[in-house]
Amino acid sequence: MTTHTAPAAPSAQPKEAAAAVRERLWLYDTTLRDGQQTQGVDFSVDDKIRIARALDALGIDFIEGGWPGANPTDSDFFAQAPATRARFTAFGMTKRAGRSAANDEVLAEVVNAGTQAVCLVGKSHDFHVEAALGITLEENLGNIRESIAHLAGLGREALFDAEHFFDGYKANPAYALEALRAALEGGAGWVVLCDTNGGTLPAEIGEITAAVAARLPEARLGIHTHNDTEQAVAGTFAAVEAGARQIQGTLNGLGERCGNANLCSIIPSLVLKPRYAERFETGVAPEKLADLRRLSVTLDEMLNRQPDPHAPYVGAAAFAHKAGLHASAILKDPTTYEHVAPEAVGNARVVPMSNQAGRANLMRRLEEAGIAVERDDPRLGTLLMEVKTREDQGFAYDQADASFELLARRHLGLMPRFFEVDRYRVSVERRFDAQGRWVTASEAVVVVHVDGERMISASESLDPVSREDQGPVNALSRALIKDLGRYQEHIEDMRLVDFKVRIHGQGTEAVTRVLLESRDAAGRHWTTLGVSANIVDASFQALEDAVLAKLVRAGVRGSNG
Ligand SMILES: CC(=O)SCCNC(=O)CCNC(=O)[C@H](O)C(C)(C)COP(=O)(O)OP(=O)(O)OC[C@H]1O[C@@H](n2cnc3c(N)ncnc32)[C@H](O)[C@@H]1OP(=O)(O)O
Ligand SMILES: CC(=O)C(=O)O
Repeated sequence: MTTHTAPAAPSAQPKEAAAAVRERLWLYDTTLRDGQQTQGVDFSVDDKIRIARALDALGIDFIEGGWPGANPTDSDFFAQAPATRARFTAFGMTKRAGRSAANDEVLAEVVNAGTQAVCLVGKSHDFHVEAALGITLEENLGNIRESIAHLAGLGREALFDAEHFFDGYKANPAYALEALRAALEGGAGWVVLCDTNGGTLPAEIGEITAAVAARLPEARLGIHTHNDTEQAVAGTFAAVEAGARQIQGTLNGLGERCGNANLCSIIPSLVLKPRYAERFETGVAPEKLADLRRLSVTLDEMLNRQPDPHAPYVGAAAFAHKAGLHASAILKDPTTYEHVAPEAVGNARVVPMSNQAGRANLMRRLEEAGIAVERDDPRLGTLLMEVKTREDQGFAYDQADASFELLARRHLGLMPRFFEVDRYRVSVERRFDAQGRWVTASEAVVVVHVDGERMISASESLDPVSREDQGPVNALSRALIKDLGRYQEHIEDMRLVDFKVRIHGQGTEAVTRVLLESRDAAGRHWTTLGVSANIVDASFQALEDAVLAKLVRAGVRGSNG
């Protein structure tokens, strides 16, 4: 079996050759500033500290921490900023007209954060100078020049974010270039071309960046794109091809409106793709890249957001091989359907079971579940057929690893006998409680047989502490796991952590598919599913599978040995 081509890592090349050919590309993270401008995102100071440390460990060159003075969180964060190897950067705007840079109170707060680097946003589109600032074009150039000179005079590394640069260049190229010149005259170390509204296409970004690089050969150019045409990453690479040497972006593409260029997509391409790895060196060492998926997921968890499974490189499905043809080839040689090795970014290959699967997927999934079957076992064919038939009825085994394992065990006669459900009942009631509040509450009764003994458990849906209604599925779940006799000790620590409902099919043919995610105290998680025309029944199937999977995976022996 061949393996993925190794990236052109610094250690993989003779030192002299690498130094001679590779140019430095600088990575500038603005998750803590532009990322904070995402609707629904609100970092605490502690969140910011954790993210800054993680970015530093990854090898990011500049960490933009926020706008000191703009809100208490950002001010507190800069006051408690962690020590970083990366250049810690405060963000602000150029001074207002009619006062000196030293007397501008907004700029003073930014400067007083005491960071080594400061990035100021300023206008480079003539329309914005007149419409948004209401000052003359000359006044704006003076504000840029003086603000940057003020920073440089204080010994800070000054960066200039040229807001609306691409739109400005299209409308009035001479003025857009004048804005950059003003920043360079003030002493800017970097001028960053911003596609603030995110509407510039990658080819235009490439052409305009090349034109700027030709007109201002002395300038160190950066690129800052937004994702409003879903091309922020492509625009970033177009700028790099044309001469930009600093990339601004965010983790998971957080950012104003549709987000910024996603560093979780950009960094792996820079490190793993020979086109970039051979030409450029970044601060991210290839071995550090293996932390990327964890960083991406941790950020989502911190923000209570569902990770995007289809995110390139770091998504849970980025290396999922569902189709039978793909899975069959992948098992022979992973490079047949993978552009890079999943481990390079800390991800893992998944070969799910579904109606697109063939024997190769099936073998792989059985292996993962610890079920040994000979490749020519005739039961594999019938199991595959059963999966496909059930998927046609609405089951989705590629999303429910544990239910697939139980189905396979039942089919192969490998399922321990733990308990049998005799019946269950749920009732939902709307009533006044003892305090005279109008509440909804459900009650559930589950009857099971364990080792020949009939056990009846009842539960209600009101949370025992808050007395809030948690719904009929919760009542059912509590009743099912309340007393399973000798199995009880093995299921005490399981919790339902996610519950998803989908309608499969249309009209009278429609059925409800329920997906349940469970976790236990050891941090194991597993997904089960149920399908029925009745949502409660579909939920009960998924609940029963969740308990059975927990017992199977804990290696508990059933009554059949
Ligand atoms: C493209 C970007 O994403 S840049 C980053 C944008 N980020 C943010 O705006 C988040 C943080 N911002 C804030 O907390 C506030 O806007 C503050 C504290 C900076 C300013 O608050 P306020 O003084 O109340 O002003 P307000 O937000 O209403 O309006 C912005 C002001 O800045 C002025 N301004 C905007 N850009 C610039 C600039 N580059 N240079 C100088 N002044 C500017 C505007 O003209 C406006 O002034 P006006 O009210 O006199 O017309
Ligand atoms: C500076 C910035 O965030 C922008 O222009 O989009």
